[in-house]
Amino acid sequence: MTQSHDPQMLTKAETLVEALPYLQRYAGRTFVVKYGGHAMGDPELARDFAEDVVLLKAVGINPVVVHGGGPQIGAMLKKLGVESKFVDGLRVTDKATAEIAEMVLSGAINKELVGWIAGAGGKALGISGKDGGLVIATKVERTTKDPESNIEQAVDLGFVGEPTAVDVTLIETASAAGMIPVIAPIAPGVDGETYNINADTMAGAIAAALGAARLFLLTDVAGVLDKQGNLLTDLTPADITKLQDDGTISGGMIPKLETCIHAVEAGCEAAVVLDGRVPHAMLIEIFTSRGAGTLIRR
Ligand SMILES: Nc1ncnc2c1ncn2[C@@H]1O[C@H](COP(=O)(O)OP(=O)(O)O)[C@@H](O)[C@H]1O
Ligand SMILES: CC(=O)N[C@@H](CCC(=O)OP(=O)(O)O)C(=O)O
Repeated sequence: MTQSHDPQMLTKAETLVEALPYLQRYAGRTFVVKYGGHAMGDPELARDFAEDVVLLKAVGINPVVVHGGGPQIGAMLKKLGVESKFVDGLRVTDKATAEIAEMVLSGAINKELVGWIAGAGGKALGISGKDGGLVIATKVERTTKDPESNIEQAVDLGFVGEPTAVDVTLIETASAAGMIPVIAPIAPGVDGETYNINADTMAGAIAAALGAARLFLLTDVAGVLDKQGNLLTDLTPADITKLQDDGTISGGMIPKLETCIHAVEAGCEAAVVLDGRVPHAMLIEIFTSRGAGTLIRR
């Protein structure tokens, strides 16, 4: 008896075969994925994202998720009548704001993501930088130029921190036990206070400490674009400095790419800025020769 030939099945098989060298290359390696607050608003994308992460784990890669939640913190602050101000993309965080940020990030969002991953058949461990001595944060110092006098002045961002010590024992233990760590960007300082950390910065520090094969930053653009709006597929830290100097990159893309530079200079093999609005963008980037987004390496 002959079987009828289904061209769609063949395409699917070819896609799996195309993935083989990547599966072999990345088995046993660690990928850190930063999942931003904007992408979480769409349940379909959240489900796709959870499936991607569970698929990575199923094929022997160790995914570590660091999530944001800026829009959700903003919405909660608004509900409670607390005003929010940003300096260089960082939320000025007083004591009340730090409490709300922790509640939204470590509570609501973290557990929602754990739920999505469970729904996709994975075992997620929801933690923050506070758990297992994962991160110690140091207060971020910033200065701004006074427009009238042109003199640099210190601005107090309150409880905004950056990771200055990372102990990856808990992440590695959980990963080895078959779990997917899901990390909220909140950490204690040596002073025992709670610090609010930009999620990109948190992901970069964790990727560097883990010596991750990749740091994926999922965002709301196709990747880093040139002045004509074309996608730049490969960048080095030197290229990024040029793009910053000639004004090609601005706004939130500046701290994002600074995070990428820091991560690749401190032990992560490469960082990728990727379009989180595209379903399964991560799988396309990892398992096909086409790639997606912008790859940053030394
Ligand atoms: N050259 C550039 N290429 C792509 N995006 C850029 C560029 N310059 C500035 N941006 C801005 O950076 C934004 C991404 O940073 P951000 O809003 O902080 O992302 P997220 O909230 O996902 O962390 C883009 O939406 C875009 O508006
Ligand atoms: C200090 C600081 O700005 N912290 C961020 C933490 C969340 C975050 O970074 O979330 P996204 O990735 O969704 O923007 C904040 O309070 O919004």
